[in-house]
Order: sequence, then structure tokens, then C-alpha cells
Amino acid sequence: MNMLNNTVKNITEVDVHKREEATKRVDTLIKPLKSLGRLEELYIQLASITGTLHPKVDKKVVLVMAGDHGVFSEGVTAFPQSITALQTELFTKGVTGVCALARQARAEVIVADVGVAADINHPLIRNYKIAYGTGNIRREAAMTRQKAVAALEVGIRLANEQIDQGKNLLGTGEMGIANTTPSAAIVSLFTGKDPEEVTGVGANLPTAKLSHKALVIKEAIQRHKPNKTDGVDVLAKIGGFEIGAMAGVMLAGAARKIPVVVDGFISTSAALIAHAIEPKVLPYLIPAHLSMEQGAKAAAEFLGFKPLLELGLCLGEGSGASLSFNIIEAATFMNEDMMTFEEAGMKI
Ligand SMILES: O=C(O)c1ccc[n+]([C@@H]2O[C@H](COP(=O)([O-])O)[C@@H](O)[C@H]2O)c1
Ligand SMILES: Cc1cc2nc[nH]c2cc1C
Repeated sequence: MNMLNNTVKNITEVDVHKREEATKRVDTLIKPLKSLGRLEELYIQLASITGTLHPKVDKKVVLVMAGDHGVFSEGVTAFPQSITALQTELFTKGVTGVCALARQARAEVIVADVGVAADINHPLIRNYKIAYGTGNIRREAAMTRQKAVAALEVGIRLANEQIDQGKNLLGTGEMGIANTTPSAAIVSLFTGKDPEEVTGVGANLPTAKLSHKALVIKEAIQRHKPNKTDGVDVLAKIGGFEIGAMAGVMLAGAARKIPVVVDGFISTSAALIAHAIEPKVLPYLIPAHLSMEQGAKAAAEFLGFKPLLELGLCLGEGSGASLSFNIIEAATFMNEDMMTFEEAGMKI
């Protein structure tokens, strides 16, 4: 709890002076005003986060949090629960979607077991298991408040460790069969949208089962009545261990003035939790892409996110975050490698 409180206490507003200076600087580069569009906005955001006109994001890591979900037993997913553990082990072999895309972006992938429902003893998987899966949110709380804090603190610890090792760009990723159910519950709660509107097919659930999934979500919210002004309460009642850990990464990044890239639908639900805990976290977050998942747009709009990419992705794992690392780094190359009009001796 101390770790969470201290982290939240250290989150301050981003540097508005640097934002203004960066806005001025970007207009001096040899190009028509605003012609590098979102790259310019990214550079300005990075400057305001890091407090420097020369931000670097060359040391990247995606933190993949794995956890299982008791609500699996309600028939809300097309896949067996055992896929969570299997896929978690595959992350260490470099053969999954996130691994391929992180490799291209020259980003490290770190995998943590926060709540997989099986024993994983693997030297390359960080063992932060809090429990063997969450409670079934249709019938009981996902976890105790104490465990929710523990999940957040796993993310904080891992993020701090990576920042201490010199990482200057963090990405969130996850693996957890059935985790689009708690994510949609979180999105429904915060956006006020009916579960029917924000419940999607996740990993290819047959559409005939969608209304059942939405009903499970509706019942979970009605049963627990999470307090949306208390992000830890929401996480404990209808969340997941990997969702908490990703929210912890976001809070720690903000506290240390390091940008955090938000991946897809599940990561965005973690951003909703982080935002409920401390709204000042938002300008430290970079939304990578708009997931294909049904509720993704509502969640992004609620947070004021303008996702960088819209490529029809819905894999999760941190795949979209890894892909967007390239574009985010391009914004820093723009800043470092372009001449100013003055340097180029160009008068217009
Ligand atoms: O991040 C996304 O946008 C996303 C959208 C749909 C599915 N997923 C992944 O699919 C799994 C959850 O799907 P489901 O249908 O079992 O809830 C989980 O491992 C996620 O990483 C991820
Ligand atoms: C194979 C598979 C890989 C995944 N990666 C993230 N969620 C996933 C779900 C499945 C089913």
C-alpha cells in the first residue's frame, strides 16, 4: 500500500513550459507548419512528459502481464483456460505476436505471471503470482482489496525496475483467456454505456454468445456496485490481476516521468483504472491503437485518447504497443535529425 500511495503522490502535472517550448521548436524545423502531423504532437507530448526538448525513447520494453479469470466458467470465451499458461510460456521463446513486433522495434519483452491458474516455473517468467486466477465476477469479487493493491504494486515494481535499468519507453501487454469480460465490465462502468454496447467477441467468441457475455457483465456490475470514484474498488470487484499490474505500470511511469504506451482493449481498461486512481496519469499515456474490440472506441473517447494506429488489431499481448514504438521513436528522430530553417539558411 505504501508503494502505491508513494507512487500516486509522486505523479505531478506534465511540464507545460516544455510543452510550449517544444511547440515553438517544432515550428522552426524545415517543413511547412504542422506537416508532420501526429509526429509533431508526439514529440511535444514526449517533451512535456520528460521535461526536455531532446527526449529519447530508444530503450523500450513491453511488460506482458499474464493472469486468469474465474468468470471463464460462465462460458464467455471461445478458448480453454489452459491457453493462458501455454501462451505465457511461448512469450519466452520469442515466437508470439508481441515478440515478433517487439523484435522489429528493438524492444525487450518481459513476461510476468500475476495470476495464471497453473504453476509456471520458468526461469524467464517473473513469478509475481497473486492467486490462481480471479474470483468469478458474476458471483463473487474478482479479488480482495488487498490483492488489488498487490496487483498494482507488481506493475509499479516492474516498471520501476525497468526505468532504473535505463528504459525510457514502457509498453503494456497482457495475456489472459476471458479477460475481455472484466475489461468490458470496467468500460461499461466508467463510460456509463450499457454492457450490450461495449461487449465484443474478444478472441473470436461466436456472436450467438455475445448477449450471454453482456448479461454476465451486467450481473457482475449489479451485484458488486463498484465505486467508480475508487479505482482500487473497481479493480477488486470486477477487474483482473493483469489489469491491475498494467495500471500499476502506468502510474509508475507517470510518477517517474516516463511515457507509457497503452496497447489494446484490456490495456485501455487498465488505463481507466489508473485514471480513476489518479487522473493526472493521463498525459503520460500514449494510446497505441484502436482495437477492433466492440467497446474500444467508447473507452478511448472517455479517456480523450486519440489512438495512433487503426489497423484492425485485436491480439493484445502488447502487440499494438510494440508496433507503435516505431512511430513514437520516429518523432524523436524528427526532432534530432531535421535542421531548422535558420540552420539550413532558408528564408521564407
Ligand atoms: O487487446 C485487445 O484489444 C484484445 C482484444 C480481444 C482479445 N484479446 C486477447 O484475447 C484474450 C481474451 O479474449 P477472450 O475472448 O478470452 O476474453 C486475451 O489473452 C487478450 O490478450 C485482446
Ligand atoms: C492463441 C491465442 C493467443 C493470444 N494472445 C493473446 N490472447 C490470445 C488468445 C489466444 C487464443
